Amino acid sequence: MQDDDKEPVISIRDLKKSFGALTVLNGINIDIFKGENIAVLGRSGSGKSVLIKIISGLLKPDSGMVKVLGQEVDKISTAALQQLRLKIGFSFQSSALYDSMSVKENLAFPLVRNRRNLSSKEVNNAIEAVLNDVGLSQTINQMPSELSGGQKKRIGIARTLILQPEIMLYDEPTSGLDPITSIEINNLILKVQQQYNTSSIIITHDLTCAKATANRVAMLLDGKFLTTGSFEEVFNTQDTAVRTFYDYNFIN
Ligand SMILES: Nc1ncnc2c1ncn2[C@@H]1O[C@H](COP(=O)(O)OP(=O)(O)OP(=O)(O)O)[C@@H](O)[C@H]1O
Repeated sequence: MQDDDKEPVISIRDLKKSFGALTVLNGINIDIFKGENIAVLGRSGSGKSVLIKIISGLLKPDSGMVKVLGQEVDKISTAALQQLRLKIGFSFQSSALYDSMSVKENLAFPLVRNRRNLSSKEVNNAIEAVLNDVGLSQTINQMPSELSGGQKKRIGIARTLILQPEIMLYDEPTSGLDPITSIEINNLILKVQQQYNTSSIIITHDLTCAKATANRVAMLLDGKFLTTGSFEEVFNTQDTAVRTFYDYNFIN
């Protein structure tokens, strides 16, 4: 392993964030390495989305260090942050497709905007390649309204992959999907990790998703990572807070 590979892709130290009197993050520490998938688990409102918004520079931390690909996201210029964001794929809970654009136009949009030097043939080739990767080549001329929930998620992921990101942030990738479609999305997350060699944070309530996709799991409670480790390490614990989350999520 080269020294470069040992440098974390994301490094967070003592990160704190409050909104008025509400303390959401209260000392987050974690290193995420190249090619690693981390699932962040936590109850609703525990700050999971705030965490990935801070990582992608959409929100500023109150204190602490957040380094992404070697740069402190809250300390760099707006231009540098824009460049950095191109290396971060954000898969939104809602898929966030443009309803008035076809699948092809949705996929072309980030490329045409951010890679102005590409010919239309190169854009078309990139669209075909990424659609093939997510297994939806046949939808190229369809409108988002004609797609199922799972297909929308896949196209949303394809739209971030088309810029060849180094980091993927998935916000509740399986929410609202049936179990079979959820398994397909889990498999796609694993495929993306292997094929694109991305480092990913997967925010989820879905323990099956965490178990299937993550190399490590981090449990967010009271603004801190209560525990991190493999899925088995985190859940083979007698810690009441972790067990409550685990039992609740399997019952429901
Ligand atoms: N911009 C904001 N201004 C004020 N409060 C905010 C803001 N963003 C988030 N919060 C608050 O921070 C807390 C954590 O929100 P967050 O969206 O990170 O939760 P979450 O863990 O992602 O929850 P869920 O699983 O329900 O999506 C919530 O109480 C929320 O109301």
